[in-house]
Amino acid sequence: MIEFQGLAKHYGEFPAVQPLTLAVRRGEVFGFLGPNGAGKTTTIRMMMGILVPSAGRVLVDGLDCQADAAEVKRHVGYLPDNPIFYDFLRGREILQFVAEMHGMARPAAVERAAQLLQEFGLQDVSEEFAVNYSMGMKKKLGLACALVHDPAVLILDEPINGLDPRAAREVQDRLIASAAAGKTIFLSTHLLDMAQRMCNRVGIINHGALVATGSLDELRGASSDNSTLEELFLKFTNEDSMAA
Ligand SMILES: Nc1ncnc2c1ncn2[C@@H]1O[C@H](COP(=O)(O)OP(=O)(O)OP(=O)(O)O)[C@@H](O)[C@H]1O
Repeated sequence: MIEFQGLAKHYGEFPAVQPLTLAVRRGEVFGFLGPNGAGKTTTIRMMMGILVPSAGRVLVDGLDCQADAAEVKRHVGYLPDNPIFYDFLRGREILQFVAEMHGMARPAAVERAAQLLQEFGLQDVSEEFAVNYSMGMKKKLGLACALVHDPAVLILDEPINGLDPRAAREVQDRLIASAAAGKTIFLSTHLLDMAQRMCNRVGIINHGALVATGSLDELRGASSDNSTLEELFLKFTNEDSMAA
């Protein structure tokens, strides 16, 4: 469960995220959508305690993402928009390192790393330096790192971007299955087909403000049309983007 309570961020006078109030339920895949520069990454960085909010707060499982940042990390798996790895560690070593950072003993960490390498199809490159991985491989390794400690909540910044179609579908299926098993997933993306397929609800943010929230049917509103998420996104972000 994630609760945003008037969460806001200003860079100087610039309102990057305007007071955001929203609840994401357990077992839900929630898509956080918005044009470039809308405030998605800023919001996610506040959720991870990387940025200090200008106002409000965000809670994960009742824990304040600022005040209880260390404890929050036990509950959360995080995939940054551009995962960066130590250039002197191999893929397998990175996973083991992250597992041990989460308190696993060495044998359990070795086993968990092997399991995730297999699951993400990275066994053949497990002994390569991760810094040399392709973008898609880095994304898969980053996802594996996010999942290492089997967290209750996943916060994923562009989890599918850069993956080939088969890998993209496999990751989507895995995330859908995780949510069905009770995990809460909050993801940002520009891939609206993917969001339409896998998200129970979405929130659309534009110029830092949440302009729409709901399921696809709720966003379609009273009109009984069959608008796609892409069409709704363009509608909800139209005026402002024209003015920008
Ligand atoms: N450190 C910073 N200082 C000043 N402005 C910033 C800073 N970081 C982000 N911004 C601005 O805040 C706004 C929101 O940026 P953010 O990265 O959150 O957008 P985003 O929705 O993740 O965009 P994208 O889809 O392009 O990744 C943008 O206008 C950006 O230029």
